[in-house]
Amino acid sequence: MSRISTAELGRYLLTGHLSRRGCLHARLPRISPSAPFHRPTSQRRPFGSDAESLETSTAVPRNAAAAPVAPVTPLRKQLKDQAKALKASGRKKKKNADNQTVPGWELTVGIEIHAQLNTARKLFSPAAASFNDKPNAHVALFDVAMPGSQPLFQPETLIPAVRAALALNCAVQPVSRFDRKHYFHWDQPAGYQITQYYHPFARDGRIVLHARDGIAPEEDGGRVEIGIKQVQMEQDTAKTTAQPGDVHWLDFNRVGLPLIEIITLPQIRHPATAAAFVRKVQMLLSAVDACVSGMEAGGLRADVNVSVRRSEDVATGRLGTRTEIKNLSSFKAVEDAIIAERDRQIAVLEAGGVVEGETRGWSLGSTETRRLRGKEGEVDYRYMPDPDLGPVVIGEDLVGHLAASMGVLPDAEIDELVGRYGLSAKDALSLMMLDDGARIQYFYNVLDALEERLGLGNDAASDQRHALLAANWCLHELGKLTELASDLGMTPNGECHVPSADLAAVLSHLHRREITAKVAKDLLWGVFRGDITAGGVTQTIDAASLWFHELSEREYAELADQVVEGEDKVLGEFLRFKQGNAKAYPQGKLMFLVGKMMRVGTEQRMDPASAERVLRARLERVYLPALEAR
Ligand SMILES: Nc1ncnc2c1ncn2[C@@H]1O[C@H](COP(=O)(O)OP(=O)(O)OP(=O)(O)O)[C@@H](O)[C@H]1O
Ligand SMILES: [Mg+2]
Ligand SMILES: [Mg+2]
Repeated sequence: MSRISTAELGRYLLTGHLSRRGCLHARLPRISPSAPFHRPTSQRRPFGSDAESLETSTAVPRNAAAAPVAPVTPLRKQLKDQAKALKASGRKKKKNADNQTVPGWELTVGIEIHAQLNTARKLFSPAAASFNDKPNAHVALFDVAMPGSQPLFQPETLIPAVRAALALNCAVQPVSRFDRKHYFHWDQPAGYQITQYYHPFARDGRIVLHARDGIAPEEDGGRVEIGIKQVQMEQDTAKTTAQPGDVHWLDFNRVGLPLIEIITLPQIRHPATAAAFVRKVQMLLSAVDACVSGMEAGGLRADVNVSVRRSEDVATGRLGTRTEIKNLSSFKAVEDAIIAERDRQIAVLEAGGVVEGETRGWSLGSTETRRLRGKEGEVDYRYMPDPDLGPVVIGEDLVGHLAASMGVLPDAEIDELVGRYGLSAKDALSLMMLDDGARIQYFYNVLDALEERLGLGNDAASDQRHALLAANWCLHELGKLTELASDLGMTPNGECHVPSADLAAVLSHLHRREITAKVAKDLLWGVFRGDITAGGVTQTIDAASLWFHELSEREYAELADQVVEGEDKVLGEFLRFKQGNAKAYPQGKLMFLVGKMMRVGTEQRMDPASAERVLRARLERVYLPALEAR
């Protein structure tokens, strides 16, 4: 426990006030930037420039300071490695898409999602909510349950909370209250968590999921509605990092951060729909800027409650006993853990056993859930109203203002991307999900810069080709970079190692057919690797003579004539199709001839699409009639 000066404590006890509202500033060993304490930069403004720091010492075990810090493997890499290991082991898992139901049984799932609110301060202290500072730098007296310290509700935390509730179609409650939920763990200094349970600030919401959101299509049809029982505000716990030798490092920067817990009704019937639900909640929270980051960066965690019952028991309306799998940190983990737990419960019941109410765990890559402890109930938690906190009163004016100033919600955005720019719903969704929502912002930045370069006005929507081009590159070509180099360095406002202006420069030349796609890809790599300085795309094309001087139609035709010579057998296949003797157009043979043209001609002056067009026309008009006439 941190030491606090007796003068400070004495002042508090005598006057009832903390003269220094600043934070405890603990001296800890220097942590390398790759240490797990460091979280991604958030958009938050720094708080507390005026806050004075209280110097204290923190008892950190000596061996902890000396212990090497385990390198952190990004979640995406962990998932990839896990898939590779499974492939290498030769074990084939049943595809999730084919494993949504079990004949004779019905699955029920209810989900609790914990999301970190996007605020500058903690829920009950003015300490900064910050993720990228050194550990234990933002800890107020109350956060570590210093005797005599009291909660000071920070009203600004209501802004993202109410926005979230509105995005989830909830009724915001004019009066809500805080309760204490007791349990002992080292990451919670007070021995209880302040939460809302009996009187949450929002109730009775719902989310509509469509087929495009990835619900189990055969079972749930095109649309399913999931009810939200309530949304409550509560405190986060301290962050524990395990070190070798049974040592744990604690970072109290996270303790007391405001969370919302979103609790659904037990209305989800399929594993894929559960994952789609969590994905949609993440998108909604990000769209209204309520949440710090998504699952990948640890800003959102899901607990799934799973039960099964026999199909013949459905009519009784009674649900099976639930077990709860805590702390899932990817959409895939949500789906996989539900499938594993459903199958475990069915096996128990089929063997004549009973399902026990339990809290279970799930680790990445596993195929079964494991028991952690018996499920706590309301009695175990000894819920009681927090006597130090008055009711929270939320005025209609605040709700009205936040409702009126909410941004575009995901469904409307997908419709816009599909309708206005011609993206497929799948690509639109991928763009919106990647990089915790920053990739779509990057796309808009690229599109703005591209339209400016191409001189397109507001009617740019009438021609969608440039937007589709930008979307494809922001999704697929940028995606290829991440396969080879792990990090794009994407910031929340949509900038990365490939500045949007530079990608727009590459794409404007490609759109105008001034460079080939191959040159464009090389340029993208050049910018990414830093070989091309910012703003230097066009000069590089000049300097390296990369401009595209395309062959004329006549030159393409001459090349085509050259490559079909001696290819009568191939031409015969086209003739068979023309005469109705083959079902499918021999596209493979066409591409074979195009490939030959590309090899024979000067690659820098050729566009495969033009080569294909001219070749196809000459087949119709020249080669096939000649073959027929023979
Ligand atoms: N029989 C059931 N089968 C599946 N899900 C259920 C069942 N009964 C309740 N649930 C779901 O379990 C969740 C219960 O969450 P809630 O936060 O109310 O309680 P808790 O899990 O005891 O609390 P906590 O985990 O926060 O300590 C809800 O999402 C609810 O829909
Ligand atoms: Mg709960
Ligand atoms: Mg729970």
